[in-house]
Amino acid sequence: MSFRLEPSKDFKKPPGPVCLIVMDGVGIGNEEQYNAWYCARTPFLDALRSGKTPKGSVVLNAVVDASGRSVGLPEDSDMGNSEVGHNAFGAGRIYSQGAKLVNESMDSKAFKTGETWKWLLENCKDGKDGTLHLLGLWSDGNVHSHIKHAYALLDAAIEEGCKHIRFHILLDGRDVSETSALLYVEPLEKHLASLRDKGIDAQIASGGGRMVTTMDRYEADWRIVQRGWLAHVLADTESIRTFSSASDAIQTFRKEENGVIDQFLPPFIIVDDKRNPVGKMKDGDSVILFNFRGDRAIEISTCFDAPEGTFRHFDRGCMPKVRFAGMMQYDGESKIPKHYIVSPPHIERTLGEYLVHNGCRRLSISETQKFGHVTYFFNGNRANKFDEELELYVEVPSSRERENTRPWMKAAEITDSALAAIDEFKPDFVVLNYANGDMVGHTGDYNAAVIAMEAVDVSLSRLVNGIVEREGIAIVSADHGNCETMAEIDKKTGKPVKGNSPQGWKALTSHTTTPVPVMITGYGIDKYEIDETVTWGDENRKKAGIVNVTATCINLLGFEKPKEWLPGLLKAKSV
Ligand SMILES: O=C(O)[C@H](O)COP(=O)(O)O
Ligand SMILES: [Mn+2]
Ligand SMILES: [Mn+2]
Repeated sequence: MSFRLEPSKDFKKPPGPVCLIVMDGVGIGNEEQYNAWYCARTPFLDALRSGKTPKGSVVLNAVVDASGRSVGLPEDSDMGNSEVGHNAFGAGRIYSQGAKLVNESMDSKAFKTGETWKWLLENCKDGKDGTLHLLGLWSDGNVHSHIKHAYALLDAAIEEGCKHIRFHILLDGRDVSETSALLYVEPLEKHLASLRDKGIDAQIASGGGRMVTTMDRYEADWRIVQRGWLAHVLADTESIRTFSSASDAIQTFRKEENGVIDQFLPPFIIVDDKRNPVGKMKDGDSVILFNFRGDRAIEISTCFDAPEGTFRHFDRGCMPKVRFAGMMQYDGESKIPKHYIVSPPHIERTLGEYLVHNGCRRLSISETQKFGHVTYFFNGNRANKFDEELELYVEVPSSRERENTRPWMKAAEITDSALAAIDEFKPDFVVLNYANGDMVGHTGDYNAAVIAMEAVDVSLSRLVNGIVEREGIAIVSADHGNCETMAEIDKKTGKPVKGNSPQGWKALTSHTTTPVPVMITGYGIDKYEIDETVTWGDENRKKAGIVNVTATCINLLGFEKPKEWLPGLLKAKSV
């Protein structure tokens, strides 16, 4: 099938670039005190929402879905996330996402007939005494992983006669309630104890909070991955603290550091009565990383897969010869990891690919924490460029400090670099991500989240005005909600749940199912209007989704949308 796009009958390309600006984690929530956007002073965003920029340009406004089935997740109650959001922005149609594909494989047990499963289990059954290690994010957040998948793997391994099993659990508090670790860990400890009673040697061996242990992304800080390696693989009790159980570790850390939330709990190793680690990995073991999402799984996968002499990020020490597989292949193009249990969605014919085939220049830009979102996720989970000449990918280095201590993050620097790159590289299309609403939202720090939104507003006003001055078009949207809901809300009363935050509520650190804005302004926009009949496919809800933004971009670039994409949000005004 050709990539050639037909010129549009209704839309005309502006002289300047068409720019998709993603405010990460900024939904349109309730007008309440826990909504950091609503409570922040954001005069520019207010103007966009009211239909005119402060300089008088027309703004077209829509509110669209960014969660559940509209982005390929199993249920409408599933909150959105950056992977599915940027996949949707990039692909223009809805793909069954990792969460859904893994659910199906686990439910039907289809994975048990796959080569990878058999290869892993060879080490651990029929007289071989290799241990099966299950490593991953231990919650039901369903963004990176789900405990039900790990339980399914455990059951399947036992069914096949595997006798030695170890869990290496990363504590969440980011996609689920901020101090919920024990809700997931205690049942696991009980279950493993009951297995031990039946003669199966199953235990938790190590763990740690996900933001300081193992789950770094986009190479922001390899020390995080190294800590995980020391805890899970080498069981290095010199550098990592030891405990008799995971729940003991969690409770002790909480006592020692008042107010610490799960994502930041330090790494730990479980030891036996003689103070020996119970789950140090050894030659002939097998390891499964049961996270299905790639961004925070790629680095640790590389640690297992990279041959001797090719790995330069830290000293892997005396590395055991293990068989390693991921739940999915996280980057199909770079083949990371080499072995995987469930095949990932094959996302193709994305906006990025169409652009280069039609001679359009593209700029992707963000700071480190979201850099892969506008490249890897936007390109359908492939990190490499489609075309070296036509594409420019700019990463502004993120700070390694906690985001609530500097909620402005790199918004100003991203804006500077974007405007400079627009002038020098002259892109036809730009995709840019401001990380603030999301990254600060995840800390649960409400006051910082308010400042985050104010920082986004100031940068946005400079960027959007700059785009309009250059006779381009700005499409300002978001990939999912987060900072518009900074408190856990009681489903029955609709009010915040009481808790320990300075505001008196229980902080909400996760994303939400809140719809997001689409605000379009710039060259020639007054000739178009929102097509209210456009939806993402669910007739009952009669709402469009972020997936409809892709065709909007290609239309504004003067092309008819490709057949396989869902329709764009705009139509020419009838005269
Ligand atoms: O990885 C994270 O930081 C969170 O689990 C999800 O946030 P993101 O989907 O916005 O990256
Ligand atoms: Mn996001
Ligand atoms: Mn997020």
